Amino acid sequence: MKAAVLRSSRAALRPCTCRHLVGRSYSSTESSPESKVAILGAAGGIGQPLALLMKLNPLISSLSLYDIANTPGVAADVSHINSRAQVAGYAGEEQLGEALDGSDIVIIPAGVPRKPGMTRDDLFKINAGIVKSLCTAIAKYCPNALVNMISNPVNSTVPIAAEVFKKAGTFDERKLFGVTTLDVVRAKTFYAGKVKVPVAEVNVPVVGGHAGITILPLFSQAAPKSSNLSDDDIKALTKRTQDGGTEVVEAKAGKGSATLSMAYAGAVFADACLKGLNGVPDIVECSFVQSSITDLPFFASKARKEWRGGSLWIGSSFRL
Ligand SMILES: NC(=O)C1=CN([C@@H]2O[C@H](COP(=O)(O)OP(=O)(O)OC[C@H]3O[C@@H](n4cnc5c(N)ncnc54)[C@H](O)[C@@H]3O)[C@@H](O)[C@H]2O)C=CC1
Ligand SMILES: O=C([O-])CC(=O)C(=O)O
Repeated sequence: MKAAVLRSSRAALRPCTCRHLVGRSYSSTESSPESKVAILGAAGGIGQPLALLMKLNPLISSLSLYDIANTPGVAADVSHINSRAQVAGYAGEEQLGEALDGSDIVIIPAGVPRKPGMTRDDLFKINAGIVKSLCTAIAKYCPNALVNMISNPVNSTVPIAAEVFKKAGTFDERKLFGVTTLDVVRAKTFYAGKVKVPVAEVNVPVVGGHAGITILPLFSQAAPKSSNLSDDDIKALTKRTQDGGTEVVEAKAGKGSATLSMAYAGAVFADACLKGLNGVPDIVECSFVQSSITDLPFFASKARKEWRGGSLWIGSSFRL
């Protein structure tokens, strides 16, 4: 397939030599380091609003939008926004290498979404193959990138990505994340509504996985604490969080699953990764990572992101 590559017309920022903070290059015209973020599946329901939110992130200097089709239009549109990131659109497999080259973070919302009556596992057949081929290209073109996996079923696509990277000899457990931030976003929203506290002050860890009962919000650890939540209230909040994805799938009635809230959650998680890469201390977000906390090889828990001697270090501060 032949497709156009679109770049915003802004002249490329030239990095200067100030590498004092965390060993990353800085642009002479911007105060933040240079960071390239690639979105694979950028023309989709999640990909488009995620591209918009990433374009607004001042930590990003280069935003690479890849999909099998329609990315030139999305890139042209987003590139007109007067924010820092330079935007390039890539469409078709022959442009995947260029889209990925030099990426610091790759976000993957590529694949099919659910329809009413389906479980996330029903997406496995199609999405496993998509994720496998995209991760094979990541191993080749940007083996050091952090990978933020959104494509479902996250409980399976993350282990698939790990196997692809192991086979390629590039696997680093500290750099592969299943994005479970939407579960946290939902838990915070539902808890704030029930307890009647400002949602901006709320924090709720969500551990386990990203499907049905594997999504385990720890309302016992929610902040600010509430003394008047009954066991039944906690059960109802837990169930609503676990069923949040299905609630949206049913409301959309065949037109897909969560896209806008997922784009927001994906942007929050990517921002945490960028801050971790830039040496900001105490960045903690729950995510589905290779883990030794339980007998399961992968488990979502609080993961700390900080720059330590050239790579991101994930320390688990999980407690029950
Ligand atoms: N982790 C989470 O919390 C959530 C995950 N999801 C998952 O995200 C995925 C995407 O959802 P939507 O954006 O709503 O779907 P969508 O169908 O609107 O968009 C998917 C995009 O992926 C593209 N695509 C397909 N094969 C590709 C390939 N080989 N390379 C690059 N791009 C490719 C399609 O062209 C399309 O533009 C689904 O698997 C969905 O289940 C959705 C919501 C929340
Ligand atoms: O439910 C789905 O299929 C999409 C998803 O993962 C979510 O919204 O949490």
